[in-house]
Amino acid sequence: MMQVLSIHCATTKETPFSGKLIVLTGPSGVGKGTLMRSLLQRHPELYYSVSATTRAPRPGEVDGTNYYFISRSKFEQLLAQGEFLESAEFAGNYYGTPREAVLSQVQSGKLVVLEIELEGARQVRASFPQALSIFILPPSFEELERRIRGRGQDSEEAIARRLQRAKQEIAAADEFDIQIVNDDFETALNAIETALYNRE
Ligand SMILES: Nc1ncnc2c1ncn2[C@@H]1O[C@H](COP(=O)(O)OP(=O)(O)OP(=O)(O)O)[C@@H](O)[C@H]1O
Ligand SMILES: Nc1nc2c(ncn2[C@@H]2O[C@H](COP(=O)(O)O)[C@@H](O)[C@H]2O)c(=O)[nH]1
Repeated sequence: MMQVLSIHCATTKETPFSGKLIVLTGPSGVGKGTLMRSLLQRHPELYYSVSATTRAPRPGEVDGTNYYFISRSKFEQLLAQGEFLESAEFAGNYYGTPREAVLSQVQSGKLVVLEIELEGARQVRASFPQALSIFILPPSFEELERRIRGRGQDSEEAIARRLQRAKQEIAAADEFDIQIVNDDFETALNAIETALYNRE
């Protein structure tokens, strides 16, 4: 039995539809992407929204799979055309959720998951109050730093920006419906599953 309420969009901007939207947020490096990948393996019925970003691809990242990697001018053009459901600047780059893909998937009855940072998550909550929002917390700030460094994919400057931002993000955890600490990975993954599917 799903816990997530159907969305009957009441905002003036959006077309009315029914469906289910999940927002997974939390500081950079907390493990959202890793949790998301495991969740998708266990639940291929979920629709993962691929975001657009102006960030350069990391080694191994594939355009159209991890992100749509686009230029700043293209991003600004799409933003001006209203093509993003939400968007934010994060650590010097733009990120945005493609509107049409998400709305059509929700409309067709899919459970759609967005993995996004705080400002975008707030925008989605404002537009879709019935979305289920999950905030992933690290067991400690020191462990968060270890994970970002251990990933080995960000410059010192990018790490510093992300850690600075993480403090603001963690302070906002209570704004969201559910808080899950990603200490033991399996425990955190099971907690997300429980939130989505109300399993014992
Ligand atoms: N429970 C865990 N215990 C230890 N390490 C973990 C755990 N969960 C994730 N990690 C590791 O932490 C690092 C960061 O994880 P990940 O890239 O998924 O974070 P993220 O929140 O998606 O970051 P970003 O928002 O910047 O994309 C990875 O190396 C991942 O393997
Ligand atoms: N507001 C949005 N945030 C997004 C989106 N896609 C990803 N993100 C978040 O950005 C940071 C940095 O990601 P990284 O891949 O550069 O490490 C992280 O918190 C992501 O969750 C989006 O479409 N909108």
